[in-house]
Amino acid sequence: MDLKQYVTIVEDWPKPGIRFKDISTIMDNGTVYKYATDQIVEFAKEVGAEIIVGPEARGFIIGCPVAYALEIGFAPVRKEGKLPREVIREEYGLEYGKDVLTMHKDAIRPGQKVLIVDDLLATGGTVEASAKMVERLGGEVVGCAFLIELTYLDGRDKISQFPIKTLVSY
Ligand SMILES: O=P(O)(O)OC[C@H]1O[C@H](OP(=O)(O)OP(=O)(O)O)[C@H](O)[C@@H]1O
Ligand SMILES: Nc1ncnc2[nH]cnc12
Repeated sequence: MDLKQYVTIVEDWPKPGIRFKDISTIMDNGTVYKYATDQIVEFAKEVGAEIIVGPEARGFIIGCPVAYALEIGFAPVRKEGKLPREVIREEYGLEYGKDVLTMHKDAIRPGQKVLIVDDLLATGGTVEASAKMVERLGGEVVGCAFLIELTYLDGRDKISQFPIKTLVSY
């Protein structure tokens, strides 16, 4: 299946000059959504993931079905002020702004093998901040998986120490 034909490109959103890659046209088609999820599930098995970590909000959409399929847990990375218990935080930049990400302090067990899953790798700021928090909590990042990679932003340079899986490239 050519997943690229299901990605919708929206010009000048959320800011002028950004070509937004919209995955809602993958998710709203059950066959396509399952096909994309299954490929990340296979990668998660290869790298021996014991828990999935996914950043808000689109990382939940892709990461949760992977965790469900493997009967493993899912730990959310959330924007500041959203998680109710004690958190650790990392500042990060992305293609169209900057922000703060957080994780619960007890989200990951020491030594636990973590696959970070998100819809899209752009500058790599989000996944880099997520990986830093996983490592600060004592987890081992065994890979990072994305539906889409924007290769022209060189995000993979920020996570070159980890195995990387992407399904569609621009
Ligand atoms: O590689 P980066 O430059 O960090 O960009 C990629 C991130 O940007 C988007 O999330 P966004 O922060 O827009 O949040 P959303 O999923 O809540 O829309 C996307 O879902 C990734 O998480
Ligand atoms: N161009 C883009 N399209 C969709 N999500 C993004 N996140 C960061 N850059 C993006």
